[in-house]
Amino acid sequence: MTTLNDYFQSYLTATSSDSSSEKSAVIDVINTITTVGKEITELLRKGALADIHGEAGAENVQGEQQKKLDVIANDLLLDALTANKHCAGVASEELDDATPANESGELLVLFDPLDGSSNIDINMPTGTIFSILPHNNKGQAVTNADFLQKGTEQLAAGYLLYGSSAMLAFTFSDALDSNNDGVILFSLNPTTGEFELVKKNISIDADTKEYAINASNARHWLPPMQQYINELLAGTTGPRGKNFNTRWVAAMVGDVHRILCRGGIFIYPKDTKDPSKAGKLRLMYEANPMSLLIERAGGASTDAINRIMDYEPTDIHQRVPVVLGAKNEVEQVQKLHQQA
Ligand SMILES: O=P(O)(O)OC[C@H]1O[C@](O)(COP(=O)(O)O)[C@@H](O)[C@@H]1O
Ligand SMILES: [Mg+2]
Ligand SMILES: [Mg+2]
Repeated sequence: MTTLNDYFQSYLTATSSDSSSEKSAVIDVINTITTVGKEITELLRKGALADIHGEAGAENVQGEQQKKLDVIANDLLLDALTANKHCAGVASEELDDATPANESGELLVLFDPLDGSSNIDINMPTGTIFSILPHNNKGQAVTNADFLQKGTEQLAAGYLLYGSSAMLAFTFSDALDSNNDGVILFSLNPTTGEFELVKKNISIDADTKEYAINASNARHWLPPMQQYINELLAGTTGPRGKNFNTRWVAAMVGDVHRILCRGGIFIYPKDTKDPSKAGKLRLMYEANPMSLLIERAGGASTDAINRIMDYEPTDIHQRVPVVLGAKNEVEQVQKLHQQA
């Protein structure tokens, strides 16, 4: 049995001295996030018996009604991370602007404190998604502009999944992954309170028969996306020549976790419902961190045409269409969009 602490110790031992301080800073930040993840797990276990269900009575910067647990999870992460000496500042899906932390900190942390908010009150899977970037203006108080870095600049990213068990998945950037472990999965042992290693080097098959999309929006999708899904629905009678199955957790963290476990494609496409929104999901708190995990596991992540991690962000709350998972399916979506 390898605990998260054991794993981090061996990771640091395998690390050359030139990058060891950056690596130990990243590890320290992940440890802070996982400590908060355990607190959120406890709250969710109490469920209706804790005061975590229902609306908080406020709207966030995204124009969405906040749930009580959105606010609680956000505050827990904010408090813990701003107290971490390596953290120069945080940006959260729930907060209008970046929050400065420690001026000597070398890292920026971005998070979706509670992903899948509509699942909270019905005891279904939720999660916390995080992304860690370098603070390139070290010594200066952070501004929103410091966070506007491409997904390819991420030093590490991951999520906590609060499902029937609590799990942690993360990956370092290629440059920081001295053990070549790729995407790593841990499970929280409820008896010891420790995360224990389940799997390293998670790999996503290039092909799949399983897709995730909220089909209630079908009439608003662009024609190539409608064509793609219609071809999947036609099964053995259509051009794809095989039957596909649908799964939709309504929490991206759950859908991405399923893809890491058994493959598939996840889509939250561009639609014409609200022309002011390019997509539903947030580039900095959802799309970029999940893209790093998916690509490091051998999958692909695009907006239907372009790679997500190549986006030059213009706003910390920017939204993007997302098509990620099994490489050959993502390519098929790209092909249909390029032909249109
Ligand atoms: O309710 P819909 O439209 O199916 O959207 C579900 C999607 O919205 C999200 O819940 C957005 O996340 P938040 O709960 O953090 O706002 C994704 O996790 C999920 O994939
Ligand atoms: Mg979310
Ligand atoms: Mg959220």
